[in-house]
Parts: sequence; C-alpha cells; structure tokens
Amino acid sequence: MPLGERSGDKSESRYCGVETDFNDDMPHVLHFNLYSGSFDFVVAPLMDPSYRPSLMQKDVLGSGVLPFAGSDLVLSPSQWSSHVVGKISSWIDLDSEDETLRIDSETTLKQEVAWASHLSLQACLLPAPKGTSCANYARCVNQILQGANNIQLWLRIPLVKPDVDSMDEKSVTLDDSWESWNSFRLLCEHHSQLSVALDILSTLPSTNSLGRWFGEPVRAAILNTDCFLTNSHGCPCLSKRHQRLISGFFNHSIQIIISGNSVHPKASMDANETSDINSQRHPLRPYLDYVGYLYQRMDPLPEQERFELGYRDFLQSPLQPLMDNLEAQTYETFEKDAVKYVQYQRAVSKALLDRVPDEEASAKIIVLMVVGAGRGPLVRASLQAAEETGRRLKVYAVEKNPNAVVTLHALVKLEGWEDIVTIVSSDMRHWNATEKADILVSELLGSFGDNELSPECLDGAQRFLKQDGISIPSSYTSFLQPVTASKLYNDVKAHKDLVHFETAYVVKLHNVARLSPSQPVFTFTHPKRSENESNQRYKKLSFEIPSDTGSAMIHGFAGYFDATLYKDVHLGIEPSTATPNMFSWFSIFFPLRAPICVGPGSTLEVHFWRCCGSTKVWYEWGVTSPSSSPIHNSNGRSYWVGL
Ligand SMILES: C[S@@+](CC[C@H](N)C(=O)[O-])C[C@H]1O[C@@H](n2cnc3c(N)ncnc32)[C@H](O)[C@@H]1O
Repeated sequence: MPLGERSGDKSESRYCGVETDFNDDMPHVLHFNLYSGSFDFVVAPLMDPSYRPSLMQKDVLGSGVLPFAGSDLVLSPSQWSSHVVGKISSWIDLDSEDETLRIDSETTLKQEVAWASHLSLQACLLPAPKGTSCANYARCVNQILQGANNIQLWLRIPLVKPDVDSMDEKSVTLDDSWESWNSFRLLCEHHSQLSVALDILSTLPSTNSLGRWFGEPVRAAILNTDCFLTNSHGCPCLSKRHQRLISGFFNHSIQIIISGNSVHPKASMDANETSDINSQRHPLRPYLDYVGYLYQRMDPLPEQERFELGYRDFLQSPLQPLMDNLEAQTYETFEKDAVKYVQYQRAVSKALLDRVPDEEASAKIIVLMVVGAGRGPLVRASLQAAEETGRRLKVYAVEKNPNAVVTLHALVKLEGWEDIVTIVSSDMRHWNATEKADILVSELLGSFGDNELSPECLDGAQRFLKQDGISIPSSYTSFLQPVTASKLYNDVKAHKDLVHFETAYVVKLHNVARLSPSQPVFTFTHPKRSENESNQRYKKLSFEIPSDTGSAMIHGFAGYFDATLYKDVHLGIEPSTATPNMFSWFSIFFPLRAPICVGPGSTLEVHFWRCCGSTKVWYEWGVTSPSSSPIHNSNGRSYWVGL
C-alpha cells in the first residue's frame, strides 16, 4: 500500500520496501510482508545463504537444481516483477584473497542475477564491496551489465564519511564510502543500469557530503531500525537531520526500505492491539507507519512544480528564436508566465516616471519600441505601465516572425490600439526607423542570458535609440556552477557521439548536486558605450569544493542568468536570487566529455569563451584543474547559435 498520495506526484518514493531473511516459502514471505505488513515490496534473498558452489557440487549441481527459494511458479510474473527485489547473497566477496571464496562468489553472483532476470525482477541489491579494492567485483558486475536485460543492479553503499577534522588525509580518502561507489561505477563506465542503495546509519555525515548523493543514481535508501529514536510514547521516530534526509529522498524518487529487527517492542505490541487481524505481528509495522507519516506530512507540490514534473532532468535543445521562427505553442507557453510581464511592467513604469516629470505627463509623448514583440505581451505590459503612471506612449512593435505579426495585427485591432501602436514586420537589425526611441523594450534572453543572441540583436537596434534612451533590460549576466549530474551525463552519452557532449541543453535540473555556489560569467550592458565593443568574451572561473563535501564527480556545469530590467527591477533564474514563481526559463547544462573527479577542498578551474563569427555565435569550454579536459566545441563544430 503506497505511503500516501501527493497530488500530482507519482514518483517511486511512494512505495516502501522491507528487507527480509531467506525463506524458501516465497508466497509466505510476500503474504506476511505485503498483506500483513502493508509494505509494497520485499528485498529478499533468492538463494539459500548456506549454498557454496564448491561445496555443493555433487549434491546440488549433480541433481541440476540450485537452492533457490521456490520455482518461478510459486509467484505470478507480476508478483515477481512488482513486489520482489532480489537480494544477492551477502557472503560473496569477489575480491577475496581466498581463491575458492572468490570463485564461489563469482559463480553465485552470476547464477543469482541470471535467476532474477529469468523472473523479470526489476532490480537486484548487490552487497556492499568488502575492503578497499573492488576491481574483480566490478569486473563481474560489468560483464553481467553488458548482457543484462532491463534489470537494475543496486549497489549497497553504507552512508559514511568520516569527519575531515578528525582524520588524516589518507584515511579520509579510504573511508569515504562515496569513493568506493565512485571507483566501482568508473570501472563499470557509468553504466546506466548500475545504481546505488544507500545504507542509512544512526549518525549522518555533513550536509555538504550528503548533498553529493542527490546527483548520483540513488534508487533506494535502506533504513535500519537502529537509526530510529524513541518518542515519548515509546514509538520509533527519527532525528531532525534524518527526517530532512528522508524528505530529500522522497523528493528525488528514492525508495525507502526498512531493515533490521524491531527495537521498539512496545510500539509493535500497541500496534497489534489496535490493528486488524491481518496486520498482526509484523514487527516492523511501526517503522513503516512512521515513514508513511513523514511522507504524508510533506507539503503538496506547488502547481508550477507539478507542471514541471515531466521536464525534470530531460535534455532539450535551446531555442534559436533568431534563426528559426517560434511556433504558436511556444508563444503560448511564454505568455502564461504572468510574473515575467509583471516585472517588465514595473520596469517600464519606473522608466516612464524617471523620463517624464509629473508636470509634463499630459503633454509629452514617449516613443517606446518593443523589439522582438512576439504576439504582443510586452506591448500590453508597456501600455499598462503607461496607464498606471499616467504617461503617454507611442509604441512601435518590431517583430521578424511573420506568423507572430499576423497575431499582433489581430491583437491591435481587437484592443483598439491602432492610434498608439505601429507594427513593424522586420528584423530589428535591418529596420530603418523613421524616428528614435526613448525606451527600447526587449526580451531576447536565453537560459544563459546572451545565448539567444540578445547582444547581437540589440546592437542592431541601438541605432534607433536616442542618445540618452533607456534599454529594458539594461544588463544581463550569465552564471555557472559545477554539478554532479549522472543522469544527464548518461543521457548525453547514450547518443554515442561527440556532438552531444559539446552541446548546451535546456533542462529542468532535479537529480543534480550543486557543488559550489554559482559565479558570474559574461555581462552585457545596453545601450553599449561604444559601437566597437566586442561581444566576444572569455572568463576563467575557480570553484572551491568545500572540504566537508568529500570528493565529488563533476559531470558538467549548470548555467543561469540574471537580468537587470531597470534600476532595482530584475528578473532571473540564478538560484540564490531567482524571481519567484517564474517558469519561462529552465537552467542550461554544459556537459563534460569525461567527468572530472575533484578532491575535498580542491579548486576546480574552468574556462568559458563566447566566440562570434560572421554567421554564428558559439561557446567553447574546458577545465584545467585538477586535471585538463579537451576544449569543448572548438570553432563551434558541434553547437552554435545562428545569426
Ligand atoms: C523570446 S521571444 C519573446 C516574445 C515576446 N516579447 C514575449 O515576451 O512573449 C523573442 C521574440 O523576438 C523575436 N526576434 C528575435 N530576434 C529578432 C530580431 N532580430 N528582430 C525582430 N524580432 C526578433 C522572435 O521572433 C520572438 O518573437
């Protein structure tokens, strides 16, 4: 029974599992845990734990029967696939010095995963690597993954990282369990069917080090009953830090699995007294109830996030509104974002009040040009600003998309704006205006600010802005920060070509770890002081990875923008200053061809270039520390924006 319903959110984290011991009566295991216990699935050993291939050669293999729990017929196919995760024998040690144990382990691992695949289980839980070396374990898992059907392999990793201050550097590196995960997944080349099941312990590492895991492919969190505290009623509860962590898991579709023995016998007994006959005697039910309580107590997803759920971590090509003509449904999406237009209206109002003193309000007419007017929402916002401030306007709406111009004409007619608004069907870079503008209003911004070529377009429009004229926006700045984003990395890698690794993507970032605060990259100011000022840019950035984060993997860079529309009116998506409830822009993501591992407290040095040619603008990027990457997108060979 799912933990609860959160409106709009159908993520996997609604389902809670329980880790069980081996029992060769699988129907009983399922009945007891699902129907009496109300868990959604079991993580159950498939094979008798006393089995060792080398010992049982004669008895078992001689008869051709491995000691699996029941035959495939004891459960229906849908029961196997929906309610059972196979727990691979925990005794296996594929990197043991003991050759017999090592070979037994390899054989058993392969037999068990093969059986799990035969049953169409969704996933198998692999035991945590024992010791510091996991090369042979990873080699065997990698072999399995090469021939695997859809089965997911969850590598069990204890959530431990020692406190940096109390350890010397060597032991920090050895004992941080992220390191063993990282080593394992590098050996398996970031295989998309290899993910993590985190074992949660009673003490938790620092918040920064926990944050790393939200960019990794964590599918499950195993909560041992030892983690639980006892509340005043004798029932299990979790510390505030554990509660926050579990909420983070819920928000990232990570499933909870309860494990261990009941250490709250009183709570189990109380539950028995009040529950019906079927739910009697499941000793872990109070823990499930508590996890359900945490789930149900979460705030419902805001409407905007519900709308954006389907876009999470989904790579999209950025728009090219200059080279291409936008479609009606794209304009429709823009126009739904009331917050954006409210900010523009505020900016225009302030500019009008500054430009026209009260005593001239009825006589003076301000020439305002909306360049890139689309279907007219900025024309409307400007006219509303005029009405609100009691100022008079003459408006030019300049738009190069002939299809949008059709709608603009219809709008002007419908609203009766014919005397105030002149529509110009032209590219702003080529239009010969008959008079100059007091105010130039535009919204040509991409997720990275200048990436939809606002600078180049406004260079062309500046010709018809008065010497003392105002540009709204007056400036915009791009921002970058390094991220762990294993899902995005794998999605880019799946294309198996260079082009996709050298392309920037628009993406609603969710399964990412932001490893250091974002930093400003390129700024453009309008109007330009000098016409000769180039739009090429170069910036070197140095990001410090906090020492308590531990090591982390950088899969690329998240990019944002912030625009100053006029004076203190801004609009943007940089996380620390983002305009609330605005949904017109997702972030941008610049991938790295090969992920780069950074150590705790180390500096990541990255270089970004904005390059301009006669027909296109493009970015190049590369890392120089702690190690060098190739320069990405040299000469714009893979990704560029057409002029
Ligand atoms: C991001 S849309 C914004 C549309 C509208 N202002 C809004 O807020 O919904 C940018 C618009 O600018 C237009 N545009 C881009 N470059 C242009 C240019 N050089 N000259 C004229 N229009 C341009 C595009 O066709 C598109 O309609």
